Amino acid sequence: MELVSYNSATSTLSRQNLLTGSSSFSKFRTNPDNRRPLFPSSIRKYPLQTHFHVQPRNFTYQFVLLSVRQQILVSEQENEEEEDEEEMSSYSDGASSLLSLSVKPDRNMALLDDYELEELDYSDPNHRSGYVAVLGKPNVGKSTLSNQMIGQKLSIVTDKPQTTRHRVLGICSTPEYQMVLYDTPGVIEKKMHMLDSMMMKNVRNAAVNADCVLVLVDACKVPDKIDEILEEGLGDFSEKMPPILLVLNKRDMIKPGELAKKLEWYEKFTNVDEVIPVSAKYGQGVEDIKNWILSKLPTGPAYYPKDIVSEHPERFFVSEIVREKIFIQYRKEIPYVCQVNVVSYKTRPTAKDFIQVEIVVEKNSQKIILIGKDGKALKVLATAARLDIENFLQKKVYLEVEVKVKENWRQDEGLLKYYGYGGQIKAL
Ligand SMILES: Nc1nc2c(ncn2[C@@H]2O[C@H](COP(=O)(O)OP(=O)(O)OP(=O)(O)O)[C@@H](O)[C@H]2O)c(=O)[nH]1
Repeated sequence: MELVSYNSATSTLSRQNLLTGSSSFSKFRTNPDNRRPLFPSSIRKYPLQTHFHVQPRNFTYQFVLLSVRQQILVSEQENEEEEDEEEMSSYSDGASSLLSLSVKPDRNMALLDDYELEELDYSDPNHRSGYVAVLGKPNVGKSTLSNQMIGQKLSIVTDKPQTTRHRVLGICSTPEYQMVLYDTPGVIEKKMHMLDSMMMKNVRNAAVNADCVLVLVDACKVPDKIDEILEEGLGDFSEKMPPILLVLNKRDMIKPGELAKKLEWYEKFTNVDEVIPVSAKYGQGVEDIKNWILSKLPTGPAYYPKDIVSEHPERFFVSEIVREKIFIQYRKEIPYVCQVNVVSYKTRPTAKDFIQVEIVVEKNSQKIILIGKDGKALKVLATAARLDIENFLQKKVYLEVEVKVKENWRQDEGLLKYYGYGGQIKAL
């Protein structure tokens, strides 16, 4: 296996040029009152269990505790997956815990102390909370809408279809409610690779857990039935169907008369609870969506502390930032054959954080394109990614990018699970 490295820290390319056309990820934790650090280093420094004991009153503990509970729940509910995990562990470095994305945290968390009760708003009987699945075909604007609702960028957005691969869980909280959003990969009918099938399985898991479902359609396209999206997301409809809102997105792109006709069509020919036209890009109609969701969510305490906006670890966002830059910089099939893994993430008290990323492609010819003549293309990519990662983490980092060839990784079930497509990601 060939290996090419590039150290972006020494790059001299100009910041101005590299930022063109890219939008920045922001912090995954809000900090409205500056009470707590945005990125507690302890999240990265300690394994889950150590954390559990060492900092019982720390807010980070709260966040990690939920993850631990979630893991316990997973091990109880997904016994049948244990064999698969064993198989997967042959790929694992054994150092990281896995966090499941397919199980909701338990609402009846029995062991909460007073601090937790207060933090999760257990006291307010009118508080609402729940899970919302965002479904739709590729490129209809699911990630744009999720980012708008959360108020910051968590999912990557590009003009190319099928950019979202993992379910990205975003959390939107106010004192009165908490909406936990699953931004899902676009529903595709033609599954070319095992990667596609595994992504679709994750779409189903998201919808099965949801208290209500948003189905997005593109207002510019000819109206079309949404049965296959629902079937892919909700299975055979035999179970109780959650409330469904049809979101007619990109309303800014069509004339009002045309929009009215499309609204009428969807109201007549789809079996949904309501249709709302929006422009996710410009935030028009987003409040209407929130109000609809709120009317469907059950009363209950928050699932997560109110200043948490995602349960993904930092390394997940680092790999997503690199993937976004690949989508922006390369054409045709290249972005689709790339898998980005953070292989090492070391915080260093007296030096910049060290992050080592590998980009996996399927063929040597793809690697050559990715690297470019004299390594120039990879250099541009790594520098653009580093700038955005630094912006996201709010600190300087030393980023090392490698390109590797793993033939047919998109068909290799063990590898796909190791890369997180089995509904589990590395927790730290
Ligand atoms: N004009 C306009 N463009 C939009 C709107 N919403 C999204 N877009 C654009 O549509 C493209 C796709 O948006 P995404 O949010 O990545 O779509 P997605 O459904 O998450 O895509 P997948 O990852 O393929 O599933 C991007 O170029 C967005 O800027 C909108 O309301 N108006």
